[in-house]
Amino acid sequence: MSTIPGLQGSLFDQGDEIGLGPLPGLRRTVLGAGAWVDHLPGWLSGADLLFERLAEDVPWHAERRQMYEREVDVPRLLAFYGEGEPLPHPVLVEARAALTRHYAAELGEPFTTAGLCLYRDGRDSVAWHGDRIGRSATEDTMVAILSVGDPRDLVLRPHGGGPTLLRLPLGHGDLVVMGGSCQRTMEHAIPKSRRAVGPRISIQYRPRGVG
Ligand SMILES: O=C(O)CCC(=O)C(=O)O
Ligand SMILES: [Fe+2]
Repeated sequence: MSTIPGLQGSLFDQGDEIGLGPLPGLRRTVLGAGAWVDHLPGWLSGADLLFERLAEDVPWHAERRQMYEREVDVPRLLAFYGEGEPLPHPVLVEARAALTRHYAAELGEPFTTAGLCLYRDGRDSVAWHGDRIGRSATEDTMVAILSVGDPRDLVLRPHGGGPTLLRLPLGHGDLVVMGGSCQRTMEHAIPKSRRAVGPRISIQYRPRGVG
């Protein structure tokens, strides 16, 4: 079982072999305005084991940001791997290659960078935003997210506010891909949770120049 305090092994993921399943099981939800989300629960097996490896091996750092007059901690830990930088586990290289292959025709370019986030507990979160740095501010693109650890909800709503259009619990090897105009016309967030939740790591793959 897990050596990370707080991480509960999933009933569905007792395997200790880290590996990827086939991608054709992805299901697409069209949100409107050219935005869509693909979802494949349990793409990665051995997800609990990968969580432990990444929790220990990745050089996690806290970030600070300016909020009005104060500097505050960003409520999650981060690590970023730019194009060409070695990733912290071979299955992350495999996942990037599989995603690049699967979306080649639709995306027209490879996934290159990997941003990693560690949500230590339900108090860690990310507020409503679009990944709008660089080309994603003006062009359709994709952001693919592989999740390990305890599930946390990813929520999506129209840019600028409005009803929640989609809520997906993501953890234990689940894959989600936000595509089309999603980063411009929609916003996403990982809300804080008042339930007792263990830690989650998300791995976000993006093409070059998309932030
Ligand atoms: O943790 C997640 O799945 C989402 C993270 C995210 O939206 C971001 O880092 O831009
Ligand atoms: Fe994001």
